[in-house]
Amino acid sequence: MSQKVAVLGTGKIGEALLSGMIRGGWNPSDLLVTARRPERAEELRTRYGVTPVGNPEAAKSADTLILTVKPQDMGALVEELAPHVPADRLVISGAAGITTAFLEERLPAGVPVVRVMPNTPALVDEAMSVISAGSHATAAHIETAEQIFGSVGQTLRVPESQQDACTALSGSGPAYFYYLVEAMTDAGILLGLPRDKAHDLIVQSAIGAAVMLRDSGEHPVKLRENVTSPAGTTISAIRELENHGVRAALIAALEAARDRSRELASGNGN
Ligand SMILES: NC(=O)C1=CN([C@@H]2O[C@H](COP(=O)(O)OP(=O)(O)OC[C@H]3O[C@@H](n4cnc5c(N)ncnc54)[C@H](OP(=O)(O)O)[C@@H]3O)[C@@H](O)[C@H]2O)C=CC1
Ligand SMILES: O=C(O)[C@@H]1CCC=N1
Repeated sequence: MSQKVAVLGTGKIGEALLSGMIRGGWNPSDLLVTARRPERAEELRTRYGVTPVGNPEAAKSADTLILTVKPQDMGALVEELAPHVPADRLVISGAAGITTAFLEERLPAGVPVVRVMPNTPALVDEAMSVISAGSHATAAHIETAEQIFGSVGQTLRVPESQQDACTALSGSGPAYFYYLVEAMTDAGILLGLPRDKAHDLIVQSAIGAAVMLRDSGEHPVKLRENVTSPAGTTISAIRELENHGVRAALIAALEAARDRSRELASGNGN
């Protein structure tokens, strides 16, 4: 018998996951979705051939529930779901900050919970998803989460104590690279290049650098040294990055993201 999976709160990350699961071979007839707005539910049905249902029906019908609402909406969603979740359902949360304990306290006793932090490159099957087991989750539950999130990229098991740090690094990580590309494109314009050419130069440089980071087996320091010629252009730029404290800014930025993830643990966003 095929396993049914429901994505509850199918927004940006839920849709990225759903689309990747279908590309990865999941049958749309085994996938249920929930949405707050009827027009959004209809959009998902038309686009993917999946079945929109209400949250209680998803809890009753699917073997695995993937919760992808905002942390601030998680309390209300779980309150609505809890009376309908049988003890053998696997509940996977993809929300920043929300702990497995938060969900276990609100779901019927013994329901297995797994916490996952994916990222938006799920849309191109290049996600990084970090996975942690709650107190009732078995190896089989973790494998189910790996199978689902493995259909949109790489997965890594981490202790839950590292989830907030991983959220800062890989959950939010793509945004930092987009921010850099945006800033470097502005620099290209300052240097007199048309915006579209500056954009193309930076994007291809980013792709080349990313593939080398992944495939060359070299340390990032070595890769940077290979670009940095004596008395050349790159060291002039690096000196300015150091003068402006870019390394320290990145460390502080990721620390702030980690702290915000911890704050979101309460589920009310305050
Ligand atoms: N965006 C990202 O890069 C990543 C996000 N995440 C996590 O994923 C979660 C969602 O983020 P994101 O996709 O960006 O946010 P979105 O707002 O795009 O998605 C959340 C969706 O949940 C819907 N929703 C809210 N409450 C309910 C409910 N009770 N029943 C059904 N649907 C509901 C919202 O409806 P409506 O449209 O009406 O508001 C919305 O469509 C967050 O917890 C975030 O921490 C994790 C990794 C990366
Ligand atoms: O910004 C956020 O809170 C979410 C979680 C990780 C990426 N986006």
